[in-house]
Amino acid sequence: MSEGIEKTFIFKQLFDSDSCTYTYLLGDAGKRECILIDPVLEQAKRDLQLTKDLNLNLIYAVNTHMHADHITGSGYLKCLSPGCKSVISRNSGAQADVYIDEGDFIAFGDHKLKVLNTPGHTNGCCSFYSEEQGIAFTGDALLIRGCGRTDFQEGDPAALYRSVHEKIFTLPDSTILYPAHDYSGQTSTSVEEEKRLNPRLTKSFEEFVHVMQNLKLDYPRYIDKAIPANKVCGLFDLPKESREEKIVNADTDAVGNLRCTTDQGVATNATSAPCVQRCQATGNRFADVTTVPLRNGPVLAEEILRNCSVRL
Ligand SMILES: N[C@@H](CCC(=O)N[C@@H](CSS)C(=O)NCC(=O)O)C(=O)O
Repeated sequence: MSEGIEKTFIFKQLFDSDSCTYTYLLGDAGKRECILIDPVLEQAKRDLQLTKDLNLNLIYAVNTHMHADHITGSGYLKCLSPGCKSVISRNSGAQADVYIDEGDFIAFGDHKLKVLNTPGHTNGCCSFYSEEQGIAFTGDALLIRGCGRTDFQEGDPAALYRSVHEKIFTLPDSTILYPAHDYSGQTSTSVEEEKRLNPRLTKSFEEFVHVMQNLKLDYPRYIDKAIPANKVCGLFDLPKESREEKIVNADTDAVGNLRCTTDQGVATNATSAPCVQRCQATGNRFADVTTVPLRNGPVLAEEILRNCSVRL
């Protein structure tokens, strides 16, 4: 790795104290691109402001999995920062702009993360590894001296044991691990530490399964609203200001697709999947508009201008 590339790597660890979630901002100072891993809805504005302070363009809001304890910030970030795409594992069953799977790379500028499928807490759990930096983001698969629970959302202790032992513990011992949560104030660990000290993952396979089947934890407080919202990567139940966008202009492009500009300066194409999905999620009549033949474009645009406020 050249010294130049090393120096362009930006890394910030952010925290949401309500859900004890870590969000990670990774960026390339040269190419000015960045990603957020596991953004939280309530912190989306904070996180986006940090990308702006650092003069970075947010290209991806990446989810390690479909969370059950908080709503992802990826939907709101897409509204606040057009151009940002939501990312989640194909195995998660959630909707997103970009689906990832084992061996894929998430690239930002000259940097990249390798996707490792690490199911067990949920089917779609992924970890992300940067060989260049010697770091990995383990989501809820491996926590510091702990691991994700396996008692709901297709949780499977046997799968989790294999994921940790075969995908995470086979990374170099020096790899620094960053989890999606910590409940005791710690910030990172390493492969070497967890192989030696993790009270659950140092057990035999059989003991681990037994421990995980008898944790008897309370369900997360926000599970009932978090899972439905995260199935669409946070594209509903958004904060009020993001739902009050009004169309101020609408026209058609060369092939007849409807384009709308809203009072927040957001250009949306009514034929794009996220827009249709947002509209369908809110039951807005604008949901009916999927394609607009060119000859009908101006008429329909006028009607939309008269009648519609897109409720994102
Ligand atoms: N008290 C929190 C939820 C805590 C919790 O269940 N954390 C999950 C990860 S988020 S689904 C977990 O896997 N914990 C592992 C453990 O051993 O505690 C709330 O109410 O939100």
